[in-house]
Amino acid sequence: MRLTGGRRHRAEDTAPRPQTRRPEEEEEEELLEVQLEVSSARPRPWLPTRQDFISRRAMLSSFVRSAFRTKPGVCQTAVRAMSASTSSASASAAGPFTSLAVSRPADAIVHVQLNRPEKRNAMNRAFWSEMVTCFNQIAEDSACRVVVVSGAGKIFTAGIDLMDMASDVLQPEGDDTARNAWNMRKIITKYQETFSVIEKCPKPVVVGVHSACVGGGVDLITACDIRLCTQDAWFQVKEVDIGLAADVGTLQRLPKVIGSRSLVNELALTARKLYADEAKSCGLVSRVFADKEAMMAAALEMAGEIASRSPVAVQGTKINLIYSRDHSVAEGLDYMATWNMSMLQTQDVMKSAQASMEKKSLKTVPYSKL
Ligand SMILES: CCC/C=C/C=C/C(=O)SCCNC(=O)CCNC(=O)[C@H](O)C(C)(C)COP(=O)(O)OP(=O)(O)OC[C@H]1O[C@@H](n2cnc3c(N)ncnc32)[C@H](O)[C@@H]1OP(=O)(O)O
Repeated sequence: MRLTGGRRHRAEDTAPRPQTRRPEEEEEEELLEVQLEVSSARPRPWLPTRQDFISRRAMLSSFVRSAFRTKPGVCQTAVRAMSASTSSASASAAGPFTSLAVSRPADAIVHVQLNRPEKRNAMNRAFWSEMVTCFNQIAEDSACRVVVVSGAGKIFTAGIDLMDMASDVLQPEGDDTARNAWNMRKIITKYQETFSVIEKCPKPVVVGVHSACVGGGVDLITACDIRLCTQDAWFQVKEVDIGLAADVGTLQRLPKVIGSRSLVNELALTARKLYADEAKSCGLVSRVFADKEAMMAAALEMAGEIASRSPVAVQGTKINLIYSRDHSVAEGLDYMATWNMSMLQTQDVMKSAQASMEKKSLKTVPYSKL
């Protein structure tokens, strides 16, 4: 009984066999043979059927004071630092990353660490552009199949860097209101891209949150595919506390992540902290761990599992899940059919099915880079 690979096999039945065959041809043939054996032993239908505003110090000071209102000492430091930053030029993000530490803890896995622990991984100018560079590189890196994101030091992130960023965000350039607004729009759009790149990256992104995840941190994690946290984690949609409506993803993605619209509204309108247990019960995270070490071990293990699967299957799954989130079921199915009309033709299906039937670990399957 022939369930798969029929067309090519029939052609091989009738065409004269070449004297010398390429290694790929031999491999394909072996796969077909195994499939045929499998197919005749027992039918398996699943087998291969897959930002004027006022540019004055008072305004900026008030902005920072609001953010740090429970920490007067920090507030003074912030105002001083911000006064200095209003006259400084934008830092270039070119060259090695200064806000991120990127490593390869295992084959096919890239670990992106928010790496300004002394500033609680606050998202400074470098961060906003380095993330884009970093994830665009990852998207193009065929040796990377999955990404793990975490924060170095005491907390995951304190959100936007209030000292480094306010001058950029609150002072768009322009000769009049229209031009200011026009440029503000461009700035906001640019910052939105910092997290949208995570979603646009076809490689799945697993994020591990320990301790605090504030403001921009929530924007970041809602663009990730899998969220884990520690028992001491807390999440805060902090933007209303500093006088703005969250504008780089939280208000758009959080309602798609957690089921209760009422809870989303509550969190975004009150800026109350959401602790680990509630984050789990509402679906913001899928798993909670005793500490960061356990969480990171699990994140890497999970990443290893994902990396061992066919990159064609894994990346197609991410892309179609995101498409489906944003479209009707009918549109999603239509997109899926168009997607798989080509992707089902991958040799990975045969390889995976063979490994499955032989009860071999997928880690042993030599999938080609994608
Ligand atoms: C167009 C872009 C749109 C993006 C919008 C994003 C909006 C947001 O992210 S809103 C949220 C802004 N963040 C905050 O309001 C958090 C402020 N920070 C804190 O509340 C505390 O620092 C925190 C609870 C996170 C941690 O407390 P901890 O006691 O552990 O640390 P601190 O002693 O407070 O801070 C240590 C040093 O880090 C600096 N720092 C902390 N947060 C920020 C920050 N958000 N921006 C800049 N710097 C920050 C703090 O000043 C200390 O530095 P130093 O005095 O030099 O030691």
